Amino acid sequence: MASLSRFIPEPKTAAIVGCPFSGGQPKAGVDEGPIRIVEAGIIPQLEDLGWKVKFDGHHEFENISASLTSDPPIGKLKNPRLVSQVTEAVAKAVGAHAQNGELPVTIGGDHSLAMGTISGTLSHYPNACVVWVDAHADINTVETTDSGNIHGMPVSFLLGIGSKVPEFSWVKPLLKPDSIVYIGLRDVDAGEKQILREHNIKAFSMHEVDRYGIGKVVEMALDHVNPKRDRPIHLSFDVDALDPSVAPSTGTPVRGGLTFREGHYICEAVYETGLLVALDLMEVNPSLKDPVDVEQTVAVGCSLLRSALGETLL
Ligand SMILES: NC(=[NH2+])NCCC[C@H](N)C(=O)O
Ligand SMILES: [Mn+2]
Ligand SMILES: [Mn+2]
Repeated sequence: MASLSRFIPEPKTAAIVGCPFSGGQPKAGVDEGPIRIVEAGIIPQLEDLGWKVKFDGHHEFENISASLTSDPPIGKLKNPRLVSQVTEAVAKAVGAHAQNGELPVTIGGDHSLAMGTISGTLSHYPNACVVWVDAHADINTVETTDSGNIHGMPVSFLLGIGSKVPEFSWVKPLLKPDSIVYIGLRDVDAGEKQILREHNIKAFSMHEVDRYGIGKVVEMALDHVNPKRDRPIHLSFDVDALDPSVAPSTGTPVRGGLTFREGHYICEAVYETGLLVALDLMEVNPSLKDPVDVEQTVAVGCSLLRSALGETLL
């Protein structure tokens, strides 16, 4: 595997960024996701794949929440100051790991965290592209969001579309619409569909996965954001991209999702490019289902991470 990860120097080091955070959405428990995934043994599992793994404990966001005496909505946006400060801290952590030549593996927590992870990646790799695997587009703006849950909005902040919220002024619009590609979409709000069209953002929904098969879809997705296969890749994987029969324990499950193999294939194919520089696994919520479903979801989360970091079938 040594030669495969072009941007990460030897010894290949992965830095686990554990983010027990749920403020981007209303359901308790998603903050337990990273704790369960580490408890399930992700660190020795990655070490078995030949990685040096750094982990100095989960992030503690308590001091941020404690410092906010109140955090009233801004427009419809819920917990805006909390989400902004937490994701800014994550951006700094991810950016520092990238700077150190390490591959940050951010485990959520809700998907608002990607505002931080992708900002961190782009601070060190301005030319990076994003592969966003999700049932949802998470591209609502201040104008289009219905729920006000910021986990449904990080992409619009990264692109700099929609009206600006001063509390989020640290987020630089460093992502270009042609530098992100989606795979797995099937629950996209009307306003989001319009944004995707208007900005010409490439998306492969489950319809395309059915039509072309996952192999072709990943190839087309990479051809779009990375035609010469020379740009660093940030893979942001929302576990709800998988079908709820495969990953039941998540806050916004949507039927008709990726199979176990389709999800893993995406991770394997991205790893094979040798261009992966950052990885997110988001929205594992261990409190939503019975223990068997939770264990299954946590185990799938671990195996997606292993696939993205070089586990092969043979
Ligand atoms: N990261 C997620 N699971 N996002 C779900 C977003 C759902 C919906 N589109 C919203 O904006 O509220
Ligand atoms: Mn989602
Ligand atoms: Mn998401």
